[in-house]
Order: sequence, then structure tokens, then C-alpha cells
Amino acid sequence: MNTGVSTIHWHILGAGSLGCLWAARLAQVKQSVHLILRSAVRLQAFPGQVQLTTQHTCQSLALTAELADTSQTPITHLIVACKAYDALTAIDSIAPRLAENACIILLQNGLGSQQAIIQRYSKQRIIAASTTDGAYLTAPFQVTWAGQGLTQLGDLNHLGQAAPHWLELWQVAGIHNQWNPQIWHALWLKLAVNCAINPLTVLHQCRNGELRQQASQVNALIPELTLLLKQAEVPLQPNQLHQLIWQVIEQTANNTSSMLQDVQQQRPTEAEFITGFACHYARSQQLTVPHLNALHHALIEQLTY
Ligand SMILES: NC(=O)C1=CN([C@@H]2O[C@H](COP(=O)(O)OP(=O)(O)OC[C@H]3O[C@@H](n4cnc5c(N)ncnc54)[C@H](OP(=O)(O)O)[C@@H]3O)[C@@H](O)[C@H]2O)C=CC1
Ligand SMILES: CC(C)(CO)C(=O)C(=O)O
Repeated sequence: MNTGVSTIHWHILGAGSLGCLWAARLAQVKQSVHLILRSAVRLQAFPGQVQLTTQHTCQSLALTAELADTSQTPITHLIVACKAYDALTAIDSIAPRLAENACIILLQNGLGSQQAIIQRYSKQRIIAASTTDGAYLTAPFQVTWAGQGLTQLGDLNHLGQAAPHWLELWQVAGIHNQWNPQIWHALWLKLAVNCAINPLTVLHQCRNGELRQQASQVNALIPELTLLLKQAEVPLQPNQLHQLIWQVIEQTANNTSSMLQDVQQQRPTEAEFITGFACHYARSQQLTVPHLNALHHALIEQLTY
């Protein structure tokens, strides 16, 4: 299909679940895709392709991989697919290669990493991509696309620009997307939902739907999260956050939250960028959020990673 977009050289920082998912889908539409891996050991293990499994298909897509400093090619379009706690350091590792007008797309959950990145990389156009796509690795470089979602994108700096021309190409690549000039609002709303669900699933070791049995704990967080969102100037209808949180719990009832998955697989969590960020923001704005503070402390006590 002719999208009217010439081939773009996409560099993808991080070849985990989302990095491989994005790499495979862009490679499917004949884009030039380069994975940037963390170590020589990972590069040696790269088989020259990424395998993408969906409900109906399994396809291997050839693409290239490199280390941050093994190539000098300038980077014009960078997708950052690391966890929130690795994102800034990962971008720093390729900083000398970044074109001055490069576009950096951030896939991280939570808040905090985005602010640090826009502060350090003020010349580049930084776009957040908040996605409800779900993916997991079954083996290195073999990704299963668990659920087609929606990816909302919008500028985090240099506000007010037109949507990038490559969004149409992403659509063709199966990356169902929507441009959202108010992406900060979307990130805040997702943060609030993650604060209400993820930590409690860790503390109760339960799937999202089982939080129905912990409704009073979920509900106690909602007025505090509403306070934070209002302070951040996120427009909210009365009761909107309550409805959204319970809707997500119902729609994802069978899911194990990403935070509980990290705990189960003994990986670090993104807690500091979810409840950690919420508590830090509340303190900086002198907002009283006792339930959120208690939740964050209980979570940190429980986490050994
Ligand atoms: N997976 C999903 O379905 C969804 C994830 N998200 C969000 O997307 C982000 C990425 O998540 P996910 O893909 O699951 O994470 P993964 O842990 O699967 O992948 C992260 C990858 O980043 C790599 N990495 C870390 N630092 C560097 C570096 N300096 N240079 C190169 N690579 C690096 C890691 O490498 P190594 O293997 O060497 O450790 C790892 O492969 C998170 O913020 C998550 O919350 C959002 C929605 C859905
Ligand atoms: C919405 C929710 C809670 C779905 O599981 C999620 O985003 C996560 O697990 O991080």
C-alpha cells in the first residue's frame, strides 16, 4: 500500500516485548528497522530476525541490530521501548548520534521519565505514545501480540505542531493510533488508573478482577487521585475517574497487572514511576494523600527488587 511516506530509518531502543512488537510491525510494511541492544552478549544472541506471533499468524521479520556505539549512523526517528527506569540512560547512550531535529517516541508507562527526558533533550521533538497494546516475549526476540489496542500519541514538548506524517504508515503497519494534542492528560489518566489497580494487585497477589473484593481500598484512592488530576489541570467530569477505574478493572478482569507480572518474574517494577511519582507530585503541591502514601510505602516494603 502506498502511504505517501518514504522509507524511514527507525531505531528502536530496547528489544523487549514492545520493542520487538514495534520492530516487527514496522518491518512488515518494509520500513528500515534497527534494534539497539544493551550489550554485546545480547547482540551475539540476535538471530537476524524478530518473530511475531498473533492469534492467527506467526511470521519472522528480518531486521538489523546494533549497539549504541557500534554504528555512527545519525538517528532521526527513535522509539524508546525500555522500562521507565532505564529510558533516560538508554537515550543518553545514543545521544551523540541523535539528529538535532530527531523525533523521539516514548512508550513508557507512568510519569517522571518523560519529564526528565524533555528537560535533557529540549531540541528534539519528544512524543509520548501511550498504548493499550499488549505483548510479551516467549523467548528472546520472539514476541506474542496478546491484544490489539489503541496507541495515543502527542507532543510532550514543542507543542502545537501538526501530527507527524508517519502516523498513517503506523496505521497501515497495524499500529492502531490516534493523535492526541492533550497527551499529558492521557498520561495522567493512565497513571491514576495504574495507581488504583497495579499496587493493590501486588499487595493482594490477585488478578485485576479480584480487586472487586477490595473495593473499599480501590475507592479510598479515587478522591486522592482526583485531587492530583485536578491539580495537574486534567479536565474531569464528576465521577469520571471512578467510572474509568472500575471499567478498566472489569475489562481487564482476567489480566495479571504489569506490576504483578514483574514481581512474579522477579524483575524490577515501575512503582517509582506510578505511585512513587503520584506521592512525590502530591508532596510538591502540598496535597494531602494519606491513602496513596500508605499504599506506596506498603508496596515498597513488599518489593525486594
Ligand atoms: N509489554 C506490554 O504489553 C506493555 C508495556 N508498556 C510499557 O512499555 C515499556 C516497555 O515495556 P516492555 O517492552 O514490556 O519491557 P521489557 O522489559 O520487555 O523490555 C525492555 C527492554 O529494554 C531494554 N533496555 C534497557 N536499557 C537499555 C539500554 N540502555 N539499551 C538498550 N536496551 C535497553 C532491556 O534490555 P535487556 O533485555 O538487556 O534487559 C529490555 O529488552 C514499559 O514502560 C511498560 O510499562 C505499556 C503497555 C503495554
Ligand atoms: C490497565 C492495567 C492495570 C491492565 O492490567 C495496566 O495498564 C497494567 O497492568 O499496567
